[in-house]
This record gives sequence, C-alpha cells and structure tokens, in this order.
Amino acid sequence: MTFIQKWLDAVDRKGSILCVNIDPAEPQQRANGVLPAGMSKLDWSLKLVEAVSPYAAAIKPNRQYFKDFSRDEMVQLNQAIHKHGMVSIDDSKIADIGDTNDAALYHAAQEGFDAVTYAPFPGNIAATCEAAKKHGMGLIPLVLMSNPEYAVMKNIPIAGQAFYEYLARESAAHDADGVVVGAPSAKNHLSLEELQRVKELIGPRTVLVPGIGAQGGDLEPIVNTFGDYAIVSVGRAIAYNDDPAATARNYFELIQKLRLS
Ligand SMILES: O=C(O)c1cc(=O)[nH]c(=O)n1[C@@H]1O[C@H](COP(=O)(O)O)[C@@H](O)[C@H]1O
Repeated sequence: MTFIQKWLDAVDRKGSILCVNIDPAEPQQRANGVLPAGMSKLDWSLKLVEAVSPYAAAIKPNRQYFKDFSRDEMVQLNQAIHKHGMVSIDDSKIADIGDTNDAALYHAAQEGFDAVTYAPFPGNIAATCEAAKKHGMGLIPLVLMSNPEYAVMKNIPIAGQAFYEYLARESAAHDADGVVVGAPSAKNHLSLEELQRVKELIGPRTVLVPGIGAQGGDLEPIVNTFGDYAIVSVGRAIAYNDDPAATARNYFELIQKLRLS
C-alpha cells in the first residue's frame, strides 16, 4: 500500500489530519522546552503518543533528537504509534548520495516507519524515489521550508522555473508520496499563491505542513488549499504544554472547523 493510501486510511480512522511532532530535547540541551529531569526519552515519547492519539492521525519523530535511540527503542515507539491507528513519519531529511540515502531508507523500514522526509538538494530525486519504493517507504521531499531564511532559495531560477516549482514538479514526476510545505505566517516568506502553485504541480499527494504553533503559522490557507492531503504538523506547542492532550484537542477542533466548513 502506498503512503498516500496509508495516510488517507488513517484520516478516515481517526477523523483527523493532525500530526504531532516529537522533538524531545534533553534537559542540558537548552533552556526551555525540554524533557522533565529524570524521565526517559522513550517513556516521555510513549506518554505523548498515548495522550494525543485520540486527536491525531500521524506522529513525526525528528531524528536529530533521537540520535541516542537504539533500533529496539525506535521499534517500540513505532509500534505504539501504529497501535493507536496513526502513521509514523521519520523526519530525517535525508540528503546524500544514492547509496547513503538507500541506507537511511533501509533503517527507517527496519524501525517500522511509514515515510521519510528528504532534502532533495543533491539533485537525486528520481533515484531516491526509486529507493524508497524498493524499501516500501513513503518519501516526502522538502519543497517550501517554513524557516524565514528559505526565502533566499525558493525562487532561484532552475530549468526555466522557480526552485520550489522545480522541486514540486520533479517530486510529482518521480512519484514521491508527498512534499513538505511550511505554513504561511507573519514571520516567514510563504504565500497562499505558492501553496496553490504547489497543489497545481503535485496533484493528489500528501503535503506535510510544519510551522503551526511555535512558529506561528496559519492553519486556514493550509486546510483550504490541501484539504485531507494536508498532514498538519504541530510540535512544541503540544508536546511541551502542561496538558498535551487538551492542546492536541484544541488544534484538532480548530482544524475540524476548517475541514468541515
Ligand atoms: O521537515 C520538517 O518537518 C520541517 C520542515 C520545515 O520546513 N520546517 C520545520 O519546522 N520542519 C520540522 O517540523 C518540526 C516543527 O516543530 P514545531 O515548530 O515545534 O512545531 C521540527 O521537527 C522541524 O525540524
């Protein structure tokens, strides 16, 4: 089954398009938004998965925060995500030569992920899409990032089009399962027109949308543009709130209003 189908099934099952990012920072790592002292990363992550599971259809662990995890720990986390009827996205943003990307996809498959994020800047979209299919993994290339600095990249002309259009077009041409498009906000560079352009170029594929919550992104243009193909991702605003379940429910309800209007 393709990742797109897995996602649409999860949306049906859960009645939600919310994805919760798990980015567990260690207490000594930064001042705010960290794991409680003395609590294991795995226990904290499993507790979060359970708390948000009534309101979310996907979980996205960011690999930079899990460098210390064993395969067994990652397998346990993915089993919990699947037990609750959600899909699991390995946010690795792989970005290397073919054999190395293949290694990342192999490990993601062994750990039980459903899809992997990919930074297509080495120019090997075709080969990486093929490798993802070989491993039964969904592949989600970055197209429009949410960070303000991406403004310097997105319109660089390439093959007669803007860089982001090129990435969206290539992702669709090689049958990637989706793309990453950040949520427009007052602080970043993203516009409704760009969202619509990406939709036009990729057709019915998933769109992983980070940038809601801590980064101040706007829900409305995302849900209105991409509908149930939008994997609406919220991280710190839920994970580090005193009541993650209640916060996930609030986001779920905000999204539902837009989905059903
Ligand atoms: O690929 C991503 O998920 C991603 C792409 C992007 O353009 N912007 C972005 O914030 N992300 C990731 O999405 C998550 C955002 O987390 P919060 O800002 O806490 O909701 C982090 O794990 C980021 O690494």
